[in-house]
Amino acid sequence: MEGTTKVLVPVPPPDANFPPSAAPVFYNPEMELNRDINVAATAAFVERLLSKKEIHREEIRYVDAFSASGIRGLRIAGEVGIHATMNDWSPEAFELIKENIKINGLEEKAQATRKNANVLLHEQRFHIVDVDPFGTPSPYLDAAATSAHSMLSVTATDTAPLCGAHLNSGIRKYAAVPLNTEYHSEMGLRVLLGACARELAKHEKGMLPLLSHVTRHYVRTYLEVLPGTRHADRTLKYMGFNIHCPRCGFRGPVYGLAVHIERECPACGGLTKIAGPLWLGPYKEPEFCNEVISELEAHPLNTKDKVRKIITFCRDELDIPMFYDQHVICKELGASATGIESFIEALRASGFEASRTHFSGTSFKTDAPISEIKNIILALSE
Ligand SMILES: C[S@@+](CC[C@H](N)C(=O)[O-])C[C@H]1O[C@@H](n2cnc3c(N)ncnc32)[C@H](O)[C@@H]1O
Ligand SMILES: [Zn+2]
Repeated sequence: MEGTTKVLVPVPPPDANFPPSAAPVFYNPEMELNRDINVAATAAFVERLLSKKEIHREEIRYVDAFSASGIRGLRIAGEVGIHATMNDWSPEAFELIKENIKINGLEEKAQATRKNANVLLHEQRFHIVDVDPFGTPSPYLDAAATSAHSMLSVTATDTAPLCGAHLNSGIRKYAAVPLNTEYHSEMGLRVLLGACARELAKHEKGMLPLLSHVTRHYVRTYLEVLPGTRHADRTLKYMGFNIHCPRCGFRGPVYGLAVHIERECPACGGLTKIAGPLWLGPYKEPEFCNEVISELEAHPLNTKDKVRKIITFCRDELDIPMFYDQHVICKELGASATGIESFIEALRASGFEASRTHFSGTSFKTDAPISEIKNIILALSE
């Protein structure tokens, strides 16, 4: 049982020691938190669609293109009340999805299909397209961008290629050069967002990121799709590169796809490294985060408190590239770390904007230059 949805899943024998991906049909109970966020975020987006008064709830179509047991789509049909198509090319999954639709009495609101996700997404348009595959979504982004009319939700669990740990794999999958730094989780998110922006632009659509979060190996984003060349062109203005100086820790964005980049670090003169093209724009909309938090009250979710905490962090974090890690800078300076809250207070007291982030407990964002950040850390550790 997740939310108010019952789901039959393959139960591994007690002595089995295999990961969910090795089961005949995939089901990972650890992902309940992410599916709870999906219910609240999709519900919030549906309310936005309904407020335009151009469509009725029952007419809104959602596709769970990689459905396995059907759990995502079942929850959307049952707990959000829109029509869901659950697709999986595996015959075992297809049979299980049909059974799960019956068990939940969702025959009117849900349907199962057994196709290659790319075929289905090229054949049919959906208001909301959810791409939650194993590993990388990159082979499906073109079809998903074609199909998505209003919202595109994408999961990536291939964090090593996204974050620069597997450099060449990342370049092949996302046509972007990542950089493995302490802020690799934000780098991965921005590589993924950049890839989505370019795929949507091909289909003359723009995007507005509503909510994005990185929790361990799970990168997830909810993008409002904005049809039209004007939106597509505007979206691409947020693409660019990130320069990073390994010597002093300077980092900074360079906007544009055709750019001239000085190789010298503006802070210390060291040789910088370049990552990109990346999405450099906002990755969440605070108002949408509030709407998701309000939806939590309307849905009986098992992980509600954790969801509220993550979304509140996302809402309140400064939405500029890239975060810093307090402990990394302290170590470099040989300084002792104060509590992250008092450090952020000190940055603010010096006239800078600063916030914690959802990426990690020791991370922070600020518009302070690296030299000022270091001065404040040193002053605090005296
Ligand atoms: C990670 S699981 C999906 C998990 C599911 N979204 C959930 O929340 O539990 C990936 C599923 O995608 C299916 N699959 C993989 N490639 C596919 C493709 N090209 N077309 C359709 N289904 C595919 C697999 O059979 C597998 O069941
Ligand atoms: Zn430098």
